[in-house]
Amino acid sequence: MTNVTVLGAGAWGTTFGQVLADAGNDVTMWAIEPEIVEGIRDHHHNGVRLPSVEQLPANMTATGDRAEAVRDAEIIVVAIAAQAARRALADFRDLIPERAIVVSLMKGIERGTNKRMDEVVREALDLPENRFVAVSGPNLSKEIAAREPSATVVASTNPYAAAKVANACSTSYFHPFTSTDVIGLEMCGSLKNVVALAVGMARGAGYGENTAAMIETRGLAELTALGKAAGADPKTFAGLAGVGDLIATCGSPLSRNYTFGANLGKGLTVEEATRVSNGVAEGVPTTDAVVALGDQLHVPTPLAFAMSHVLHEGISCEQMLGELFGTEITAE
Ligand SMILES: NC(=O)C1=CN([C@@H]2O[C@H](COP(=O)(O)OP(=O)(O)OC[C@H]3O[C@@H](n4cnc5c(N)ncnc54)[C@H](OP(=O)(O)O)[C@@H]3O)[C@@H](O)[C@H]2O)C=CC1
Ligand SMILES: O=C(CO)COP(=O)(O)O
Repeated sequence: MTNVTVLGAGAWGTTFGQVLADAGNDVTMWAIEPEIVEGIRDHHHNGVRLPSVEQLPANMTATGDRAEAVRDAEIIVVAIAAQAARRALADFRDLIPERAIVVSLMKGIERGTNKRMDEVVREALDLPENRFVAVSGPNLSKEIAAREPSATVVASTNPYAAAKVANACSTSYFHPFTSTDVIGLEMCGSLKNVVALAVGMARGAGYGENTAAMIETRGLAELTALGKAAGADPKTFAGLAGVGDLIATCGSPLSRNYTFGANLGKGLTVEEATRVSNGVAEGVPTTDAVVALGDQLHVPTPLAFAMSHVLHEGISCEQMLGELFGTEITAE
């Protein structure tokens, strides 16, 4: 049994907290909103972010106090909206126990710096590489909250840290695999959200399987090229965190990114789609960061580029698809 703290009681943070509790750990959730803290602590329920779970496990509690949240933690899991992570973690910098392992569940690239979440977390907490772990895979929170069978990838350059976290989140319905490719994991999880926006948009506009498959496959090529240039192991892109997560996210209305895109495809503006989104759609701010990262690493990112025109200039789905390939015929 391990003391684990989860920072951020959103849909995935709370679901992962339940996985950790089901695996036998003592879990403390930290959240800012008193309503969420009281709900989890006093009623074992997160009615704001995860209402589908009526009763969270008894070995799961919550606090709004930062120092109390992390004081005894051996593993600290970060599940905060990516663009808010650096600021939120700054308040924990001097509170994290010296030997605690820090795990990121986040899937995004920071706008402005173009940094991955492993970089943001380590910088914000002044954390050595051997205490950082990333978790990413086809993990739609609502399905895992219902304890449907699923798998994920736990990556760290420190195999001991990856094994410790994998053991801590292993249950009969949630199977972790380990990896050493942190960069690959981060790139897959972040970039597939941009692809899901585009697939969702095509679906919302009424297009079928061929169009979805076209965007997914070209999106996979784009995220593989960018990931390789960033230092990822190409094998990661063919695994659960790569093509696996792409399939889950691009194929499900449970995905906030897919749904955001679908709403754009149906004619909603970015503001309207943001208003009705059921949680953070990380692909929206990450799109600009992917374009900037592509420029930085000299890798073409036509899909992210076209999606940035959708988000900033309001171009239609047809125009977005038209921008993907240009007019020149090339080898695949
Ligand atoms: N949902 C899913 O299926 C999966 C999500 N992920 C990733 O996990 C991350 C979190 O997702 P999820 O929990 O679903 O998102 P939600 O939108 O449900 O929750 C976002 C969380 O971020 C917190 N937050 C936002 N801004 C701040 C801030 N300034 N300071 C502190 N906390 C803040 C929110 O707190 P508050 O409630 O107080 O606003 C909330 O806990 C994302 O990067 C997502 O891509 C990964 C795999 C699966
Ligand atoms: O990352 C996810 C599934 O693996 C969740 O996707 P959304 O953030 O789009 O809901």
